[in-house]
Amino acid sequence: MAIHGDLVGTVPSRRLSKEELAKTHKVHLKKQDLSPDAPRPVKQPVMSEAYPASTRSIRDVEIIPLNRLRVETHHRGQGIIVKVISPPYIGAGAVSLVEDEFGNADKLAIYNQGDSSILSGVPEGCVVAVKEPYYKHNGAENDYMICVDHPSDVILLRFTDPIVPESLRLGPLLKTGDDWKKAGDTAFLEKDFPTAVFCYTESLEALEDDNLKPPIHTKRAGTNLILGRYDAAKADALASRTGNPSDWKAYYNAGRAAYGLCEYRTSKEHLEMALKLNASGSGVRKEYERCLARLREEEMGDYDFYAMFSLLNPQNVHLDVGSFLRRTAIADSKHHGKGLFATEDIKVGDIVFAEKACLMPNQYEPARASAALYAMMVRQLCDNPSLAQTVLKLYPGEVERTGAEGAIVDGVPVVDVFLVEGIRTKNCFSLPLSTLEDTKPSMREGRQAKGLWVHASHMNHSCVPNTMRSFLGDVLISRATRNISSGEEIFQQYVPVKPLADLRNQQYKEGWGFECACPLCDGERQSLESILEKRKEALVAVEKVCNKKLPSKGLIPDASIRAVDRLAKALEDLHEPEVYDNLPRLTLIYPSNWLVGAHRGRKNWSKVVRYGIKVLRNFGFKTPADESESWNPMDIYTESGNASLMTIHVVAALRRLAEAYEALGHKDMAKRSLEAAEFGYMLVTGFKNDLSGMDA
Ligand SMILES: C[S@@+](CC[C@H](N)C(=O)[O-])C[C@H]1O[C@@H](n2cnc3c(N)ncnc32)[C@H](O)[C@@H]1O
Repeated sequence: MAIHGDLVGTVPSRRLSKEELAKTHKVHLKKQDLSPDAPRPVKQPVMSEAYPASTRSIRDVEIIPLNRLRVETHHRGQGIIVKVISPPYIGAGAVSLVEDEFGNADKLAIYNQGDSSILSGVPEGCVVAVKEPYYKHNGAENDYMICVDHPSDVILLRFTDPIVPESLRLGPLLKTGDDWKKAGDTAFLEKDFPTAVFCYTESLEALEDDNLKPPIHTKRAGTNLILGRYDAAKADALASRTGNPSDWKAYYNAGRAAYGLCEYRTSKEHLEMALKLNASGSGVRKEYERCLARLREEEMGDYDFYAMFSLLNPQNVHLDVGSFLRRTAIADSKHHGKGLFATEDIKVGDIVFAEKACLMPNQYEPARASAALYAMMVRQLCDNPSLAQTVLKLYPGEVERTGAEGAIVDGVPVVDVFLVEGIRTKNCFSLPLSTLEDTKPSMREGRQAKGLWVHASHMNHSCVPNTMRSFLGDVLISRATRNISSGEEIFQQYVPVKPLADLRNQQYKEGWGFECACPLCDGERQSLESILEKRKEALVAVEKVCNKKLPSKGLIPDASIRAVDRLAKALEDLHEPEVYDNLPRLTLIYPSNWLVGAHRGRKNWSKVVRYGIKVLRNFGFKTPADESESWNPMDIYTESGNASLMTIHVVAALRRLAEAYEALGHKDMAKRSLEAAEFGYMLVTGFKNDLSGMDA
């Protein structure tokens, strides 16, 4: 039911009573009880109109009663404090009944709380504050609900907090620090870790003797480590020190927490302290060695890719490696905002950087990958303020910032879910389990996860980039596709490049809000409109004749080959030499590839050489004008200027050339072509691999 416009901004004349609310809530709870194992829907990151997260403390807003809430209104500068009076009904969010100090009742829907938060379950009896709440008409008559999208807009209040009105302050249910500690231990044993953290926190608050606190900090550190709340775990671990040799445990925990945050240098320092106090600790030494290995990878980038590949399986996609980033740095780009720049000369084929994912759920079902990444981002940013600081600085597209994102208010980082979603859409990458497997024809198509790499997120797009990215599990490998000079901007291709400039720019505009000004797009804009139109028509005609398929085993009739050849020539003539001299001719790749396949089928090897070379040329590589000239295919990587485009099709063409040269008796050329194909395959897959993988 659409809401009547007159109601917007008004206090409803009638709202459901506490009894009415309880009656329907009971029905929902009963349904939930009947199917307790039903999968909990993940809230899709498709949200209503964006609004900013509250950046105020609950202590700085006017607390209003529930019966002053206005319909479809963000109550800026106001807040509510309520007690939860029912168990939650868990759907896309957690819906509970709440009551204020005056006995007004309402429904409260809390979305986007991670499983690590006690508020994902909203325990009955707890008191919560909602800052700047939104009051939504729920569809049915007199039915309203307080909706909380931003996780930091709702705060779990301690029972003893002076801000809690007297009548809501039933507790504390437990009185002494020891009682709370025991409750924490029970929750821990029941694996209810968020509740354990809550109880240990209450215990620390209730204990008056500071000497009793270190063991509680140790317990909370351990629980936070399990929850992946590394910032809190680190702080707790350090707070658990007593000045005794037993502090090795505190340093050990702090080291593990820093490791979890990929702060290997800090981790090493803590682990060194732990070793000093407990030199015989084999567990500590093992952690220390692990940490040293990460630091070595960060410094040298010398990965054992084969070992990494062998460790990969659908259950293990997160590899334990450090990120090698020191050859690149973030700086202002003339293309857009920030970009990534080389800090030293980088040779073609070398690793530009290798980065372990900051956030990447193990979810390869395309329909679920985006929602899983969104949920993980929200949870981890709430749980780790230091991560929120880094991630929330990334480019979010059109979403507006308040400037207070990630700031700690009321003890939690401000996390704006609309900003998170903007950052996700503009910065995440889709990835297969490994690019190597993905290039195999037998590979099941479409299994792609989504993840976020903070360093890589600073790369701007070019249709003719100087790097290529590949994946091994959650590790992104970026290799140079041409020699890169120190200070040069590093580009990558956001998506496979469409042959027609206007179509691909439409895609960039819609997806990322920009028009590409790479040498190819800029060059292509110099072509006359009439020629561009004709090229488009010619491409359609070529595709029609080739029947959108490359020739497979059977022989292609002569007439078809002649027709494609004729159309390809016509298409070639539609590329002005003065514009395309050093540029790819992407519309020609398809027919030239097709002709390679067609002539290969007929074992017409000299034609395979001719069209194979054309494929390379059409990708923008420098090739001999006359195919009988002697040349070194490896030179394509170093002599081709700044507008070539590296893809798996280049590798395939080089393999065909090798085969054809071999058949023609040009052994040396065959060897060089193969070398160039192997080199290209390394660029594509991220590490040296046997070309036969392309046939598997
Ligand atoms: C992942 S971010 C890249 C880093 C970004 N420049 C920044 O300041 O953080 C993606 C955004 O960068 C911009 N961008 C990327 N490549 C571009 C290009 N070639 N020209 C103009 N803007 C570009 C677009 O706004 C795009 O949505």
